[in-house]
Amino acid sequence: MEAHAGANQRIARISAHLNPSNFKEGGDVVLKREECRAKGGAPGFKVAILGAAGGIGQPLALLMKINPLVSVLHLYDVVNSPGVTADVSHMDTGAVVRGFLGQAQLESALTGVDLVVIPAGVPRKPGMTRDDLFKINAGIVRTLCEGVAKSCPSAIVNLISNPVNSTVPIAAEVFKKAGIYDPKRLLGVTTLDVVRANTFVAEVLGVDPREVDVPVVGGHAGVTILPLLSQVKPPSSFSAEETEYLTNRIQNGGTEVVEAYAAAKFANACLRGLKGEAGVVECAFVDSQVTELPFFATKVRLGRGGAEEIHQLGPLNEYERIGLEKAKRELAESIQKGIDFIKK
Ligand SMILES: NC(=O)C1=CN([C@@H]2O[C@H](COP(=O)(O)OP(=O)(O)OC[C@H]3O[C@@H](n4cnc5c(N)ncnc54)[C@H](O)[C@@H]3O)[C@@H](O)[C@H]2O)C=CC1
Ligand SMILES: O=C([O-])CC(=O)C(=O)O
Repeated sequence: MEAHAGANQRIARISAHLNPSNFKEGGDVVLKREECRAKGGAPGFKVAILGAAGGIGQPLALLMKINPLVSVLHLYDVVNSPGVTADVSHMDTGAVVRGFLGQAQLESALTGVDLVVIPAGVPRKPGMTRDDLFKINAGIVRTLCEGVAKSCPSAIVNLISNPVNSTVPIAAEVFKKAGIYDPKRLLGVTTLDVVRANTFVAEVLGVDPREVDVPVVGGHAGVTILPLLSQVKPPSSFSAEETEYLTNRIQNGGTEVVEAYAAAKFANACLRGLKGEAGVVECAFVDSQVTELPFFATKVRLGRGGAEEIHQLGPLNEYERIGLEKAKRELAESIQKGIDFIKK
């Protein structure tokens, strides 16, 4: 009898967790027993994805569910998160998945979280620039970051929502206002530029992209995306035509295709840093003193505190120096726009 009662309770608890109607009540449906440990027993990090039902959010949720460093995965969105949660939760990997729907559940979605990944907001339609998304996404990012400041102020934040060049400064201002700003813990995700650069350069060189490392600096929009082809590993030289082709293709890759793989790769690097692994280096758009601008993307070393060391630019060739000046002009405006959005 007792064994039956226990089993019934367990079933009731799991059904409650997955029943979409429970998402609407504003209450957190939490499996307490699984609070700290994954079902597989491995201790790991608690990760939240905000915007988890979207084009980036869904595959990202899947990729984080198979990441062995994740023990609890919170999926938050303003629509459709119950279905996405049910779907992802059936995967036979260690992380426990919980879904959260709507503003009333934002606080529960964020409480105790180590890493918050934010792909929430509207994406570009053909013909739009990333800056065209500012009007809608600025407000979304502000609200979500206010939630982070309240519920998990010491979490690492990976900001994906565009325009990254402005949404990172927005997040920084929200965190400053709340008195919790730690520049090391706020990272704009530019990994996709590096992933594309590695792939396109490998195509030109005729090598495996996994052997290629292209630093991409500046920001994450058009001319602010500056691949440093002079610093490619393995050391390679490119003709003027190849340089022009590669730079343009990397800068405009977002009009071809967008992918969650890069977001998952960067989130994984942050978790490896949090765990204390040495030598984790990725490009990211961060609070920076590498140039006169307050934010800039370069390689950063990720550690327990977030972006623990920001790499310098290294030697640039003439083509890259001209590109850098162009990038800085546009970047300065986008950063200021983000700051003004909160300050004015
Ligand atoms: N940094 C990068 O490398 C990349 C950035 N992006 C950006 O990521 C964002 C999302 O792109 P997609 O997933 O393709 O768009 P999508 O429209 O497919 O998904 C966005 C999701 O955000 C949700 N959302 C909207 N308002 C929200 C709020 N207040 N709170 C929580 N969730 C909310 C929507 O319900 C939707 O599920 C866009 O701004 C896009 O430009 C996309 C790809 C790469
Ligand atoms: O280009 C876009 O709209 C999405 C994005 O940031 C990218 O794919 O790099």
